[in-house]
Amino acid sequence: MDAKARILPNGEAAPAAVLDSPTNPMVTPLLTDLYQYTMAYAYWKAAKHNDRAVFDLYFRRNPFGGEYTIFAGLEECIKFIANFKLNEGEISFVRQSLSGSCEDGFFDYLRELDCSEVEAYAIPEGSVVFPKVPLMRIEGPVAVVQLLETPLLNLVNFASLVATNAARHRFVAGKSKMLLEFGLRRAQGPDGAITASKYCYIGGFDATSNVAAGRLFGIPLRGTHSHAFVSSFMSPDEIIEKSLKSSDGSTNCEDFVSLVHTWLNKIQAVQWSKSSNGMFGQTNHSELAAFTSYALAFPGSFLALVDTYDVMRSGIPNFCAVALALNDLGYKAGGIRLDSGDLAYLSSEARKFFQSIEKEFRIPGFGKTNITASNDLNEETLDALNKQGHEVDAYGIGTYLVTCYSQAALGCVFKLVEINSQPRIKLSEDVTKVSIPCKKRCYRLYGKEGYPLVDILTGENEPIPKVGERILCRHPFNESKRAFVVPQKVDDLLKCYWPGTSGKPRVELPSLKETRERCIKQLEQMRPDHMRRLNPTPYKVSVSGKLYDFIHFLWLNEAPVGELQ
Ligand SMILES: Nc1ncnc2c1ncn2[C@@H]1O[C@H](COP(=O)(O)OP(=O)(O)OP(=O)(O)O)[C@@H](O)[C@H]1O
Ligand SMILES: O=P(O)(O)OC[C@H]1O[C@H](OP(=O)(O)OP(=O)(O)O)[C@H](O)[C@@H]1O
Ligand SMILES: O=C(O)c1cccnc1
Ligand SMILES: [Mg+2]
Repeated sequence: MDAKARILPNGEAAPAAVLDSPTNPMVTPLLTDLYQYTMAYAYWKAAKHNDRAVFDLYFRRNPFGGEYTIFAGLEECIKFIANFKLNEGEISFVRQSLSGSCEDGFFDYLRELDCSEVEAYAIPEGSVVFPKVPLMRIEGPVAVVQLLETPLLNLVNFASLVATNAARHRFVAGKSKMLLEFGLRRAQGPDGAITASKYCYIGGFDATSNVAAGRLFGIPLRGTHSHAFVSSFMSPDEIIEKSLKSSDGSTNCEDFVSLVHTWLNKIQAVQWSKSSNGMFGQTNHSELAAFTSYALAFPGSFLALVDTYDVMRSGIPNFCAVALALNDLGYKAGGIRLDSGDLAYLSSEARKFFQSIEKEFRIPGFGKTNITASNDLNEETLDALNKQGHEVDAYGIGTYLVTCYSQAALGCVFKLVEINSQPRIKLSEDVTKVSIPCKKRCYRLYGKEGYPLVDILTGENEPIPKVGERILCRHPFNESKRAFVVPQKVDDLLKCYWPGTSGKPRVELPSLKETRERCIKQLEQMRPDHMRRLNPTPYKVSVSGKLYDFIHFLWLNEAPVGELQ
């Protein structure tokens, strides 16, 4: 998307930012919680606003009962950071929204504020990630980093949740199936829909029906037609323009409607002679008119929704009549869509029908005609279809996918882990909610078989784990859980995407396609028992011995000692 020119406090357009703005123009410095601005003022009033803070963005539990998550939303976060600047209107709204006693100097400070002193480190977007490991580490003046908390969480939470949901659907569907995202009409508003389209693609979907997402992100667009199109036709007489040129342009069929009828008669004659139950009688002629019209409009990609009247008695023979007529003119039909009924049974019956047509009329490949299924599909229905056996080639999935029906939110948090080089910890009665202090480094260690074995967090200045060298990996909170690992490969997970004034090189944002490829490749590399749907094995996330000792030292230091009476 083109960068939207932002207006600076002096009324001038901001200089061309290094990166485009976030996709959604609502993503501005005001897209944050009020308390971020009240804290920013209080930091400023206490002359603490430039204290150097380090925050970790992470989640505590994998979604959907699984043991993995896909990290997504990073590109939008970095674009937000790169373009972070309040304009005069935004400053005056913040002024109105804070109590009247705020000093003018604070608003002068806001006027100058940007992310030039912020550093952002992150795991590459599209990576497989695990609880407690920082997906992003944001360093910088505490007041500005605090203002970033809510928008960064907003940009990562749903993006990662829906990318994970898409990856899970892909896992059940299998590699060879085409997955189409059809969720726009049922998504949570325009941003929910566009966001879902983008991140379902990263999570392994092949295409979307969402035209705006196709334009914004270059995601392949696919679609069929609806029941309304089929039922809008009353009779073949409605078709005025009946001629169709052959695919190579060499001949012209003057009456394609008659050609379709001829084929329907042939199909009916053959099927009638074979069927003992009289199943292949008359098909619905208004449906045939709809299919014929659609084929005249799109002869090269004719698709038919076959369940408006009766799939086996009408939709399939009508489709075949049109497809065979198209075949005469050198066109290959795109396939059918089933949108109701028993999808396992109907897809298998449709396949048999296509195969019998291939045999009967000697049309090579007709038996392989594409079958798309839709209608309230989700992980469970895909799994059920696999168990029953089916002949579906492509799935169109909407509601359950884009609304993340089985889990509403991922629950990423943004916690202070260090200020002015002093490590900080957040305690909780619930040990899973205790934060891991310190500016950390994060590594993924791979085992002999090439699978990732464990992620390990260490202090910033600890030596980097080395290939072939034994390292102790400890559970951060459970003393007895520990293991030695001799890594065969070590990945340093956090990369510098926004260097601030550090002088470090900035890692370029990859294209959407590259991010999708990373996601697919990383999922394939996982050990299968972490990926299975039922009782998957948890992936281990650990800390170094040194970090373990420090966490527990700080914990004891910060936790008040109670008195029993
Ligand atoms: N073979 C199958 N095994 C398991 N679930 C299936 C199978 N076939 C279809 N389903 C699912 O069963 C549900 C059927 O939906 P529903 O009860 O609304 O009927 P329908 O087929 O849509 O009927 P209608 O013609 O009224 O629209 C959908 O969620 C669909 O994905
Ligand atoms: O079922 P989903 O996974 O959400 O996928 C998208 C659905 O949207 C369309 O239905 P439509 O809006 O025409 O409504 P209906 O099929 O429920 O009648 C389409 O035919 C799919 O059934
Ligand atoms: O193109 C389709 O078939 C489609 C698109 C959106 C929703 N349902 C179906
Ligand atoms: Mg439906």
